[in-house]
Amino acid sequence: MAPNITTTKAATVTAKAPKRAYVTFLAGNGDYVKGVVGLAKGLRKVNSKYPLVVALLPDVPEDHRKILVDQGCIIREIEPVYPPENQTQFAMAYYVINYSKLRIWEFVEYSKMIYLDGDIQVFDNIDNLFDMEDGYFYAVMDCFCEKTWSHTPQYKIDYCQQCPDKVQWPSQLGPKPPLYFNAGMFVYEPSLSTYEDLLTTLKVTPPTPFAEQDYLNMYFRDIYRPIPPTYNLVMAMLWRHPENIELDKAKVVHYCAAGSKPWRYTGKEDNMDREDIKTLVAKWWEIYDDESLDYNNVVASGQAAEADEDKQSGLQLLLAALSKAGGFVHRINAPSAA
Ligand SMILES: O=c1ccn([C@@H]2O[C@H](COP(=O)(O)OP(=O)(O)O)[C@@H](O)[C@H]2O)c(=O)[nH]1
Ligand SMILES: OC[C@H]1O[C@H](O[C@@H]2[C@@H](O)[C@H](O)[C@@H](O)[C@H](O)[C@@H]2O)[C@H](O)[C@@H](O)[C@H]1O
Ligand SMILES: [Mn+2]
Repeated sequence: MAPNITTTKAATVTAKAPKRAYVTFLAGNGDYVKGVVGLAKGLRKVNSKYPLVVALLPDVPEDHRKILVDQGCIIREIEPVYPPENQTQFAMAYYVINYSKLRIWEFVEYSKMIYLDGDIQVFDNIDNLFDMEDGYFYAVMDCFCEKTWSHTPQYKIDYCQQCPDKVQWPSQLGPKPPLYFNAGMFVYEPSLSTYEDLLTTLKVTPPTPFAEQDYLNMYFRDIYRPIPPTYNLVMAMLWRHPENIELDKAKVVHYCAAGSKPWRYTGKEDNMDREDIKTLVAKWWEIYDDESLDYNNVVASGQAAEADEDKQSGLQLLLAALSKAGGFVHRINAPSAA
C-alpha cells in the first residue's frame, strides 16, 4: 500500500551488513584487461548488487587501471606469489603467475567473495550464491578430457569425473581421485589465518601442471562442495560432455578452451568453428560493445532518473500542499481502490 504524503523517520539503525563482492585477477599489460572490462559490464547488465574488485599485479599499466576504475571496478594491487623452485612443466607456461590469485584470501574487509577469471562472462544474476552455507568452498567440477590433461593417469585411461561410469577407476592406480574443481570460478570466505596457511603450505608443496588450480584442489579438498555447471560452463564440456550441459541455462560461461578468448578469437583452433562457440563469443562482444553498460553512462542515466524522480516528487508535494489547503488530502501513488 503506498504511503500517504506524510512520512515517518526511519527509527531503527540497521546493523552493518557483512560486505560481499566479486573479485577477479589481472596480470600483465596485455589484452586480458578486455576480459575484465567485459566481466564488469556483464555483472552490471545482470544487476548484481555487489561490486567487482580487481586484484592486479604491479605490472598492470596505469592506463589499464584507469580503464577499470572508469568501469566502476575497485582495484587492489597485490604482490605476485611464486611457487617453490621447481622443474615442473606447467600445462601453460603462464600458469605460474596464477598462484598470485592466492592473495585474494587477504581481502578480509569482505566476509564472502565470488572469484571469477577475467575470461569469464556472467549472463544471469548469480548473487544468490553469496547466500550458500558458510564454511565451504564452492566451485564447478572440471573435465579431464582435453589434451592439457595428457600428463595425468586419468587422461591416459580415458577416465573423467564427468562420466565416472564410462571407465572404472582401476584399483591398481590407488584410490579414485577426489572431485576436482575448475579454479576459474569459486565462492570463498577471505580469512587471514587461511591466507597465511595457504602461503606457508605452498612453500612446501611441489608445483604441478595446473598450478594454483591443483594447489587449491588439494588445499580445500575436505570442504569443497560442487555446484552445478550452470555456474561455470568450462567450454570443453560442450564437445566432451554435452549430455551434462544445458547451454541455454548457462549463467556463467568460461572462455578457457584454447582459442576461445573472445578478444583474441580467430575461429581457427580445434572446435572453435562450432556454431555454439561462435554464438558465445558474439554474446560476449555484445556486452563488451554495449556503451549503455559503461559505468559512466549508467551513473549519468541514474542521475538523470533521480533528477526526474525529484522533479516528480516535488510536483506531488506541491499538489498535496495545495489540496490540503483546499480541505482534503490526495493519497499519493495510492493504487485506486479496486
Ligand atoms: O596474461 C594473463 C594471464 C592470465 N590472467 C588472469 O589469470 C586468469 C587465469 O588464466 P586463464 O583464464 O587464461 O586460464 P584458463 O582458465 O584459460 O586456463 C585469467 O582469466 C586472468 O584473470 C591475466 O590477467 N593475464
Ligand atoms: O592455472 C591453471 C588454470 O587452470 C584452469 O584452466 C584450465 C582447466 O580448466 C582445464 O581443465 C582446461 O582443460 C584448460 O583448458 C583450462 O585452461 C582454470 O580455468 C584457470 O583459472 C587456472 O586455474
Ligand atoms: Mn580462465
